[in-house]
Amino acid sequence: MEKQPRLLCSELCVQRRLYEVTLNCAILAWKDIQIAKKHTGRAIYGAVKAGSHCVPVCEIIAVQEKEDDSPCKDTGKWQKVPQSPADCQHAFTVFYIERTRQHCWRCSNVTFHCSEHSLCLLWVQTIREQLGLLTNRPKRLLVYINPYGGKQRGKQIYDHKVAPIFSRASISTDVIVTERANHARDHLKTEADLKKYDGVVCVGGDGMFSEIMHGLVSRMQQDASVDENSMEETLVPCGLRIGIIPAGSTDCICYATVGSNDPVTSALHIVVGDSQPMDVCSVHNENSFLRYSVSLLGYGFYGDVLTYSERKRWMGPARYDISGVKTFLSHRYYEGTVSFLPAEGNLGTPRDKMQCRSGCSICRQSSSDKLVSKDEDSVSDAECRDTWTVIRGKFLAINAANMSCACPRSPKGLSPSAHLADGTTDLILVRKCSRIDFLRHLLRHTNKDDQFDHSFVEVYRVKQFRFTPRYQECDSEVDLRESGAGGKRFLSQICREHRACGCMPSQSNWNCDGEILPQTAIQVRVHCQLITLFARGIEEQPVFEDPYTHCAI
Ligand SMILES: Nc1ncnc2c1ncn2[C@@H]1O[C@H](COP(=O)(O)OP(=O)(O)OP(=O)(O)O)[C@@H](O)[C@H]1O
Ligand SMILES: CCCCCCCCCCCCC/C=C/[C@@H](O)[C@H](CO)NC(C)=O
Ligand SMILES: [Ca+2]
Repeated sequence: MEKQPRLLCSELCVQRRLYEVTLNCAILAWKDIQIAKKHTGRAIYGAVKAGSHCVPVCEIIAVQEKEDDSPCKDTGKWQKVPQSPADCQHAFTVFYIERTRQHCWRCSNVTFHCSEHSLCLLWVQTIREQLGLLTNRPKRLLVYINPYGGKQRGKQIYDHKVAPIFSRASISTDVIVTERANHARDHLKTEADLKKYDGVVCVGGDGMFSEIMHGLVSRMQQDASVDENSMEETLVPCGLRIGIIPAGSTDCICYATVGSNDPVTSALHIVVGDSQPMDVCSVHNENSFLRYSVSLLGYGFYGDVLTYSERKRWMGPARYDISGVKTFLSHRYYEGTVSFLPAEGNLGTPRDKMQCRSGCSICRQSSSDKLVSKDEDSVSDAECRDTWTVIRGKFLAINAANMSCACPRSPKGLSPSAHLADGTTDLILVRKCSRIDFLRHLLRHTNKDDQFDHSFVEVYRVKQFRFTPRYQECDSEVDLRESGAGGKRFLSQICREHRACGCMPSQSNWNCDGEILPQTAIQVRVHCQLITLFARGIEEQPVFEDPYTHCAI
C-alpha cells in the first residue's frame, strides 16, 4: 500500500485510554499508546487485542463534535497535550462502517476526547473536508416505499433503520409512499424532476425495483427519443443510480448485488456512494416492447410458481413455497423452440466457477469492449453476422439468469457464475425428465452441488434469445397451409393427432423478475450495463491484514 502524507496526528483519548490518532487522505487510524509500547519490535495481530484500529476515509459516514459530556470533566485538570485521559474535555465522534457477519455492514462509532476545543474543531473540520472530496456520495435522494411488499414492513424498515442513517450522513430525501401498483413507475416516467436528485431509492422487493427501473429506463429513452418498441435500438443508459432497501419476499436483486438482504447494509452502500453497473434484458413480442428484466426470466417451472403464487399474495413470502411444491407436483412440461446468439470472447462460461465479485474482471472487460464497439459498427450489424443456435424440445423449465439470482432461498442462485454486468444472460434449459430427477436439480439450487451436472440440463451464455411455444408454431403452420389447397385436411390432422396422444400442447407464462408476461412468444436482448445501482457487488472476504493498521490489504 502506498504511504499517504499525514494530514493530522494527535494524542487523543478513547474511553479513558490514550491513543495516537492519525489521519491521511485515505485512512483514519488510532493506536493505544501503552499497548503499542509494550509490543514494540514485534508483529501485532488482531485489531482489538493489540489496540490498533483503522477506518478507510471512504467508509466514514460522518463526524460530529460532541457536546461537553466528557466522562473526566470533574477532574478539574487542564493541560494542552493530554498527559492522562483525565485531561480530555472536548470530544468528537466519528461514525464509520464496520463489517459484521457475512456481507453485513453496521454503523459503528468512536469518540475521541481532547483537552483543547480548537484541536477538536481542527479534527472535525479536516475529516469533513476529506469527506467533501468524495464526490461519488449522493446528497439528495428520491425515495419510494412500497408499504405492501414482503411482510408489509417497508415503511417501518425505512423509518427506523434507514432514515436515521441518511440523516446522519446529511443526505436530504423526498419520500413517496406508493398508493397503488405502478405509482412509482408512472411518477418517474412522467412527473419526477430528476435533475433535483443524485439517485432514486426503492424500498420493497424485486417487483418494486422493477417498477423503479422501468420508470427510469423509459424516461431516459423518452427524453432521448429512443423507440423502445424497436429491438435494434441502442438504449440510453440511466444517469441516476438506484438504491435498493430490501423489504420484499425474494429480494434477489439486492442479495445478488450486495451479498445480503439487510436494510442497514444497503443504506450504508448508498451513503458511501457505491456504484455497480448492471445489464438489463429487453423483452419484446414482435415489434412491441413488453418489459425489462434484470434477474430471472423463467418459463415453465418458475412461470407456473409465479402464476399460482399471485393468487396467494395475502400469504406474503410463504406464497412462493406453497406454489413451489404445487408446481413441482404438477410436473408440467412445455414444448417450443429456443433460439439464441451465443456470447463470444473472453466472457467465461456458466460452468467455469468464476463468480462475479466486487470489481469483477469480466464485467470490467465488457465495459471497455462496449466503449470500443460504439466506435466501430453498431451492435445490430455485428449481431446480424452471428449465427443463431436453434433448439426444439420439451422443457420443464427455461430460465434466463441475467445475474446469479442468489437469494436467501438459493444462496448461490440459479446460475452461480452469471455476471451482473457482462452483457450476457445464462440460458438454462431443463428438458423433460422424471420427477425425481427434476427434484434433484431443484435441490441443487439450494446446496453447493453443480445444478448443471445433469444429462437433462443444458446451459448457454447468450446475448440474445427467442422462444416460440409449440402451439404458436402449430398456429403459424396452420395459417400457412390453410391459405393453400388442403388446409382443412392439415388442420383436422393436427386435431386428430393431439386427441390420440392426449398431449394437447399447453403453455406456461414467463416470470419476468416476478411479473407475469402476457405473451409467451418473446425475443430477448441483453443491454450491457444499462443501469447502475448503489452497490459494489459481493465483496470477497479479506484474506490478509496489515499487521499495524489491521486493514485488509
Ligand atoms: N401501494 C401499493 N399497493 C399495491 N401494490 C403496490 C403498491 N406499491 C407497489 N406495489 C406493487 O407491489 C408489487 C410487489 O411488491 P414488492 O416487489 O415490493 O414485494 P414482493 O412481491 O413481496 O417481493 P419480491 O418482488 O421480492 O418477491 C410490485 O409489483 C409493485 O408494483
Ligand atoms: C420443491 C422444491 C423447490 C426448491 C426450489 C428452491 C429454489 C428457490 C430459488 C428461487 C430463485 C428465485 C429467482 C428470483 C426470481 C425473482 O425475480 C422473483 C421475484 O422476486 N421471485 C420468484 C420466486 O419468482
Ligand atoms: Ca449478465
